[in-house]
Amino acid sequence: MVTKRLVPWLIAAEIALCCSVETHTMSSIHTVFVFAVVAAVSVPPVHVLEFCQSTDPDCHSHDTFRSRWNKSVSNLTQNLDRFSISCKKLMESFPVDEVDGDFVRTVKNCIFSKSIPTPLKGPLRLAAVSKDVIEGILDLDLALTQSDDFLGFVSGSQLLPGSEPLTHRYGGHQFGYWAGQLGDGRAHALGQYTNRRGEVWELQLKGSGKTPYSRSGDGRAVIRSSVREFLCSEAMFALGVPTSRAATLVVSEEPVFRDQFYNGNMKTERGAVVLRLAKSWFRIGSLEILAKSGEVDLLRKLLDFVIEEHFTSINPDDPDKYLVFYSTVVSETAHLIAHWMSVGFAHGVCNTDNFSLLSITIDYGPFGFMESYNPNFVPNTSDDEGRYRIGAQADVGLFNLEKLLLALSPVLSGKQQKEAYMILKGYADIYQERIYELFKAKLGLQGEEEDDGYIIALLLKLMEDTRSDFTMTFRELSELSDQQLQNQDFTQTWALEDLSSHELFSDWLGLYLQRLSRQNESDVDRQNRMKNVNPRYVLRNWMAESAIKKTEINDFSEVELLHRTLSSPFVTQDTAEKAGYAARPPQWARRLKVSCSS
Ligand SMILES: Nc1ncnc2c1ncn2[C@@H]1O[C@H](COP(=O)(O)OP(=O)(O)OP(=O)(O)O)[C@@H](O)[C@H]1O
Repeated sequence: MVTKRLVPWLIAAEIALCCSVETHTMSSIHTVFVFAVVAAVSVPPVHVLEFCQSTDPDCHSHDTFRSRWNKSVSNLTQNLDRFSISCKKLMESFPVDEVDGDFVRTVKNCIFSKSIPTPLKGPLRLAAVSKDVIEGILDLDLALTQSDDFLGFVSGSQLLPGSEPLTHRYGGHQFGYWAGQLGDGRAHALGQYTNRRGEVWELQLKGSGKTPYSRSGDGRAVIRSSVREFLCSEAMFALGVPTSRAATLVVSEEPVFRDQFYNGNMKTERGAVVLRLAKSWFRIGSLEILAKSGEVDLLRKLLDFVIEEHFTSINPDDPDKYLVFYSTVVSETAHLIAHWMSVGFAHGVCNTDNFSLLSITIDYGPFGFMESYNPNFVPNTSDDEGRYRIGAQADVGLFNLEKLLLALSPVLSGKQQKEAYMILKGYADIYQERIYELFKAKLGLQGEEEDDGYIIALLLKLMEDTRSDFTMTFRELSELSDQQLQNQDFTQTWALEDLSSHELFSDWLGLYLQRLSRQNESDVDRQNRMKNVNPRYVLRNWMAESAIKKTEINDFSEVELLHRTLSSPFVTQDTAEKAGYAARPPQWARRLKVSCSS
């Protein structure tokens, strides 16, 4: 039997390794070695949601449902001429830098600069499309994506009538230091779209050419990073993690040079462009640059806009509205990072310019899903010091929120600043509470028992010692019945096979099974609940790499398979099994490296 004397040791070890807390304000995060998934049930097509609410009596009739379904599908826009997006609201709300040309410059007193995408060299190919985004968010008929007009639109070579693209000026703290003006150096906002549900989405191209913010960059994105951004945005959505979305991926023949070598020679890569969407692309860095430059009126204007458009429960006349806004961002950011941890997602570059004010995941660069459980997992080979290692993400969130507080300071009174600081101090508790909930759900633990934290902590300790796979350990625990677990027959479950090699495994299993036996539910119910929060498939680097290799020779089949698989990550799929997506990663996967270069 595992002695409880181990508890302080385990907790201390996990504090040190997984969630080491570097600052005073975080000293209360301790049992946080918790990783888990939000109960993201894969979302059915929007038409079903809209037309078959459970309260709708008509939907009990098959014919009525079918006719409504057909009508809803035919309501999708079939002609791009009727698809209307516009940057008008953004342009009317803020001063816009109208200086002609994309020469690199320091911009002052503006939130946006006008800039036109530079078409990529053709032939252009539509490598991937998210049906969910095209139909469910943009109300477009999927058939439309086959047209040349559509390809022109999503690649940036053809602007829709009236479209006046914008690029956003922002700054940011990168790897702990203020980096000054950054901005959209390779992204263009094409416009906002209000869909039939009344949601406003901002469409942005990434990789669409130079802008006033390109600094020394070429304004391009390579196939490699674009495939990863497309796949991961959609995969995170399906996992239930707040994220920007990706509509399309277009690949070109335009040569793009990065620091990538193949057989000792510099490899020429090809440019690609992703059409991505978010309700807003404003970041912590959007406010920071205004505060740093003393542009307080504009800071207030941007804050008021963000609050009015995206934080609608905040009363715009409330004298404490900025404080309430800050409090919301603090708790939503804590929740977001807890979500990341629960699926083993390491963002890779948690700079303040990559932290959204809406607390959604943005900028899919050198991210990684942790395979062997390791709190020191660093997905980005350019991050020598492991600043953004997975176990430090909660700390980094705190650092970034501290920078947000500093950016808000010019519009807060002295009393409000003190209150904001108290709110920031509460971040650790919010994070801890959320992550504890998520990990309890991952283990199927209902109610509250004294040992729950210990059961989670000990499991993670065993996983760390045996380097067992994070995703599959939880998934396999979900898929086996109590009896199968009891028998410890792990020949078909490779992660549990690894885990069970630990000398304390049987003790842990005993505790866990006893805990489950006190729950008043069937084994099947427990398994189903767990399967809904523990994905069978995540975007492992080797899977992305394999799809990238094929995409580079214009074979898009694997991107399509991965996209389909990851759209239902909680459901076992034959094709995915055949592709080995839930199997032990291949040997060559160990050599894979992902850097900032993209
Ligand atoms: N190839 C490039 N050309 C021009 N600017 C670039 C290029 N790559 C990155 N940048 C700029 O460098 C900064 C940091 O890059 P980072 O990789 O974090 O952002 P990104 O991936 O380009 O954009 P986003 O955060 O919008 O996804 C940003 O201002 C970005 O626009």
